[in-house]
Amino acid sequence: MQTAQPVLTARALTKVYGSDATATHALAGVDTTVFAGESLAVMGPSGSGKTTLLHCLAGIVRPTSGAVMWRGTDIVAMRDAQRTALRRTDFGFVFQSGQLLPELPAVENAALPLMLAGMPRAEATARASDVLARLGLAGMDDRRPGEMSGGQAQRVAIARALVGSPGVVFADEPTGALDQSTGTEVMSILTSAAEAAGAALVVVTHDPGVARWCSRTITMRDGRVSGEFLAPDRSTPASAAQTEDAR
Ligand SMILES: Nc1ncnc2c1ncn2[C@@H]1O[C@H](COP(=O)(O)OP(=O)(O)OP(=O)(O)O)[C@@H](O)[C@H]1O
Repeated sequence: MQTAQPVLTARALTKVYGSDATATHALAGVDTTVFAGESLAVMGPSGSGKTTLLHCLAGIVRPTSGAVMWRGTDIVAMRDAQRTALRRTDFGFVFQSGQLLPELPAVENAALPLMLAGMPRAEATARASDVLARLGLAGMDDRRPGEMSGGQAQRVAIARALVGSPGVVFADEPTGALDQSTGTEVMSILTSAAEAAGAALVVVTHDPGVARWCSRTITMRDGRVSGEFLAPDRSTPASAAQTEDAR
């Protein structure tokens, strides 16, 4: 069941790119809440504002108006340096691909957020090594991303997102570069690892098969939230009935 405690709340979010004749209203008034421990999928057609919403919630993009409340503080009103620090300590990120540094071994890629936050290298890599092992990558600390499969590289990215014990992990099309069975495996690991770490998860996806792993789905259309679906059973992917609905 979804925990009722809200951790991240967007209020009346708008985002306009450009101005006048070239203006794009990417977000046209979004109110949404991410609850502690839940996994929330954001679906919708191309251009409906999914990535812009994720970036506004994560403090990567500043909305044109509205507020994003994180544990009682509006991150929109923060200074840039404060927001950057918060992103490092409180949020984790998983993207489609290409997010790992090719010259670094897996353990250093995974340890990066801790080292950027000032943790000594030995301690950071020891912690990262533990997280990699929990994600099924024991013995692969020294492999570089180019020496791993796509699914293994995404697990390193998940380890990096979780290594700092964030409150929320944001994932934008985390399986977009993977084949279907590897994508399923990565979603299984991402949702279970986030839940075990006590982190909420926000996943932007086009794929109903990915959304099925999440406890709740919101749909977007033309910069607004147009619908919401709850997974009937949190412990397993949502039922086939919901899959058919989503299609
Ligand atoms: N940096 C930008 N500058 C100008 N327009 C942008 C920018 N980023 C996004 N847009 C526009 O804002 C709208 C919403 O884009 P967004 O990427 O949030 O949608 P999306 O639902 O994630 O799309 P997709 O599924 O194709 O990734 C689109 O019309 C897009 O062209």
